Amino acid sequence: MNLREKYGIPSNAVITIAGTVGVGKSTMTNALANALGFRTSFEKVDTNPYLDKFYADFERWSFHLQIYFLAERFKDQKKIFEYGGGFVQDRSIYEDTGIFANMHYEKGTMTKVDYETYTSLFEAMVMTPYFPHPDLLIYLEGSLDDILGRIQERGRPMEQQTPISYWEEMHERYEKWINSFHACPVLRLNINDYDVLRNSNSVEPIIEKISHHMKQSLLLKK
Ligand SMILES: Nc1ncnc2c1ncn2[C@@H]1O[C@H](COP(=O)(O)OP(=O)(O)O)[C@@H](O)[C@H]1O
Ligand SMILES: Nc1ncnc2c1ncn2[C@H]1C[C@H](O)[C@@H](COP(=O)(O)O)O1
Repeated sequence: MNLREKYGIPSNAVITIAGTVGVGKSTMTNALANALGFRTSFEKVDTNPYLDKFYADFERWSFHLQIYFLAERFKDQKKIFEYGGGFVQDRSIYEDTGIFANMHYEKGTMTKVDYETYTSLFEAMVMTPYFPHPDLLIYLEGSLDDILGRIQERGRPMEQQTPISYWEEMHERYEKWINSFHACPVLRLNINDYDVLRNSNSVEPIIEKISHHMKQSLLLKK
């Protein structure tokens, strides 16, 4: 019996991993998908045609990048739907608007008209009864220092050249955002409480929590 069966997690479940840049979403996505026998859906950073340009000039490229991400995530969503679930997804579609677009608009690096065009497109596509929300959003949280250390360790030049104040602002916004997020059930995990990179035994307790959380959410729905 595999861990998914042991903990009664439905084979068609969709779990999305949220959290700030560098917190460990991709690592967690791989670990959970392996343990559950699920497919993965990753953000493609290397093939993103706007990301480098965006980090070099936020004002010029923020709208283009948001539209690109929205299209990519929507295609991923369609793929998940077509497979009938059984996925772990690296970053939720909700963070694009709730964190990134909103932050760039409020900091003045996305114009009001671009922000309004983007959010109306997002709402028409995502915030409708036709859009399947994930069964669970796992929110990864940790201290700013630990996260900055991970960004350094990973070593993407565009992120390393970005001022620390950008990551600090994002870290604060994430905390506020998750406290008012209600689009689907949330499980919060602190990065100091597990180490799926070096200790494979730390995956099972997370799966136990996922199972418990999903069962509770189903009971609340009834
Ligand atoms: N549990 C962990 N302990 C230590 N380092 C980790 C852990 N999880 C991830 N990392 C490291 O942190 C960096 C960012 O992780 P990643 O999964 O790419 O984050 P994200 O997808 O959230 O941007 C990588 O270098 C990764 O190896
Ligand atoms: N919606 C977004 N707007 C701006 N930048 C974004 C968005 N989504 C992801 N990003 C950036 C942040 C990172 O540099 C890379 C990948 O994110 P990660 O959290 O490392 O998976 O893309």
